Amino acid sequence: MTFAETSGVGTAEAVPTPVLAAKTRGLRKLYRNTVAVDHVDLDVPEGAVLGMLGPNGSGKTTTIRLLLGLTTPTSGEIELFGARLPEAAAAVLPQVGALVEGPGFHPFLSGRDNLLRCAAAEPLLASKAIPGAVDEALERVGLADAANRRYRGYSLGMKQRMGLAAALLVPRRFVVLDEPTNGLDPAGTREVRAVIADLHAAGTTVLVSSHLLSEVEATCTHVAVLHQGTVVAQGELKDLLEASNAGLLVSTPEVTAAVDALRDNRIPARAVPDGLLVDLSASTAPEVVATLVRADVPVYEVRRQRTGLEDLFAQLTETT
Ligand SMILES: Nc1ncnc2c1ncn2[C@@H]1O[C@H](COP(=O)(O)OP(=O)(O)OP(=O)(O)O)[C@@H](O)[C@H]1O
Repeated sequence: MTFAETSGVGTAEAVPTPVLAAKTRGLRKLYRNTVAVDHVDLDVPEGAVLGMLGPNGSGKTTTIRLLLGLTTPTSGEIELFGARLPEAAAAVLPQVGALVEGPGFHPFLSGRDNLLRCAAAEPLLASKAIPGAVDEALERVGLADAANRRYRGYSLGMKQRMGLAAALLVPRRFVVLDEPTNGLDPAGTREVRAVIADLHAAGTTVLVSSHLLSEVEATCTHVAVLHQGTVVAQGELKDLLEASNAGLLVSTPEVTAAVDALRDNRIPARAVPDGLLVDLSASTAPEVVATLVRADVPVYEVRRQRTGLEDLFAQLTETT
């Protein structure tokens, strides 16, 4: 049933298309002879926390830099909130907060003074609101106590937090974080996760790149997997995990009889420590259960094997 049918509005208004915070089509970036990204069609739905995953050199940072207008595409289209870059850059980029590699902070200024300089360059921040915004951002990333120390003496983790604080100086519609937990200890990592969760709860769209698959699984609603400069899978995390689940675990004391009965019906299965693992690529869970019941095999438990994002990631990126 469509939106139009359920709401009673005319079909002319039809099904609502989801608003995209960011959209790219046919994005390509060449550095001399190196193809950094190619054919990148990325959708970042508004309100999502999208994890961008990919091995080293797969094009994550290049895609992020293109989205932020920090580099120009060789070809292809980029839209932020429906507005085309580079034409709409001045209008939309102030609504986008970013943590990207190598933020340019001044080594001899304190953390607070650096952020005061960043805040002064924010078009959406009134002068009188600057000191409060800086203190709030420092507090949010756990740097309030070190705010008056020189940036030069900060640890890698503290420098990373400074970048995050700069991204959070004003309320943003869209926050883009390139490897935000790089250099952070477990406590810092938890704090970054909490910041992402707060942003998500406030309705902010977040794009976060990470090589920590478990982290993406824990913090993201959506995922895009990059491999050799192109997007090889994207969508809601739960859908991608579902699609990667090809196995059914069956618990039974009669493993041999069960495997034989399934193989007689051309359903591949093999014994595993807790029973048998059935390959679902050519059948469905109800068919498997019905086959076993017809063969008088006692079935104690049936559950889907969860492969986890790590397995999905390996499946998608190990084929070259
Ligand atoms: N400024 C540049 N000049 C030349 N080549 C570049 C430049 N930036 C990126 N590349 C190349 O483009 C490809 C994609 O790099 P990119 O940094 O986007 O990948 P990544 O997925 O972010 O990698 P990592 O996880 O290692 O940061 C790589 O082959 C890289 O060497």
